[in-house]
Amino acid sequence: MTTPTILEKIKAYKLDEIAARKAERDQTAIEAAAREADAVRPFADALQQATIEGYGLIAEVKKASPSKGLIRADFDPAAIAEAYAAGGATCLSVLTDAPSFQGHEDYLVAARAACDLPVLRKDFMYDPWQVAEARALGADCILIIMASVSDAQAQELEEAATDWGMDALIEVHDRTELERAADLKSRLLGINNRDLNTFVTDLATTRDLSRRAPVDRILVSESGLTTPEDLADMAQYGARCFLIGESLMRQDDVAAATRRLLADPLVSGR
Ligand SMILES: O=P(O)(O)OC[C@@H](O)[C@@H](O)c1c[nH]c2ccccc12
Repeated sequence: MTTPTILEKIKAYKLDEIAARKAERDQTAIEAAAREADAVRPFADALQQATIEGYGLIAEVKKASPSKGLIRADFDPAAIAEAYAAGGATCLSVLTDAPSFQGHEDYLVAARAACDLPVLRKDFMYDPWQVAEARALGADCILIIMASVSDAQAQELEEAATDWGMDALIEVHDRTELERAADLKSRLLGINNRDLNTFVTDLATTRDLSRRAPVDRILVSESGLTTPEDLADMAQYGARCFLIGESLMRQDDVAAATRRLLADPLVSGR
C-alpha cells in the first residue's frame, strides 16, 4: 500500500465532514438557506475591471497553514477584511477549512459583513452541497482545485456555482491540470505556485503555465508572492491578478502593506 498524499488525506476528512453536515442539513435545507443569502457580489467582473487600470488583488484571510502553522496571533477576520478593503484589495478569499488551516465558516461571514468586497470561499470542494453551503454563508465565488477533483467533479462543481450565480476560480499547478481546466467554462484561472502535496513554492510555475493558458482567461497567480517586484514579474507573463495571504497577514499594518504592495511604479506612475 502506498502512503496517501496530503491532498488525499484532506479529501478523506472532508468527505466525512460533508457527510456529517449533510445529516444536519440535506440538499433541500441547504438550498433554502442559500436562496435567502445576501445577493451575489460579482467576483470575476471586479477582477477584470481592476486589471484595466492596474492589478487585481484577492487578499486572503488566513490564520494558519499546514506548512507554517499559526501565521497571525491577533486574528480578527472583520478587522483584516476592513484593512484589506482600505488598502485597495479587489476581492477577499477566506479559508473555511478547520483541520489544516484553522479556518471557520464564521470567518467568512464576519469578513464579508465588514466590507463591500466579493468573497471567495477557500476550501476543498467535492460536492455541489458544499457550493450551496458556500452561497448560504454569503460566498460569491468558489475554488475548484484540479489536483483534487476528477473532470466530472470539476464540471459538476462549476455548474453548481453557475446555477447559484457565483463565479468559480479554477486552480491548476501543472500542465496536465491546465489542459483539463481548459475544458471548463470559468473565466478565472488560478495558477498555484505552491505544490499542495510538497508545499514547495516556485514562481516559475506561473511563468511556465501562463504562456500555455487559453487566451480568454483571467490569470490569477497564487501563493508565495511577497513584493511589488514579484507582482511585476508575474504581470510580465500575463498574470495581472494575485491571490496573496501569508505575506500580508504577517504585517502589523495590513492596510498600509496592501497599499504598498499594489503601488507598483510601473502601474501607478503611468
Ligand atoms: O499565503 P500565500 O502563500 O500568499 O498563498 C495564498 C493562497 O494562494 C494559498 O493559501 C492557497 C492557494 N491554493 C490553495 C488551496 C487550498 C488552500 C490554500 C491555498
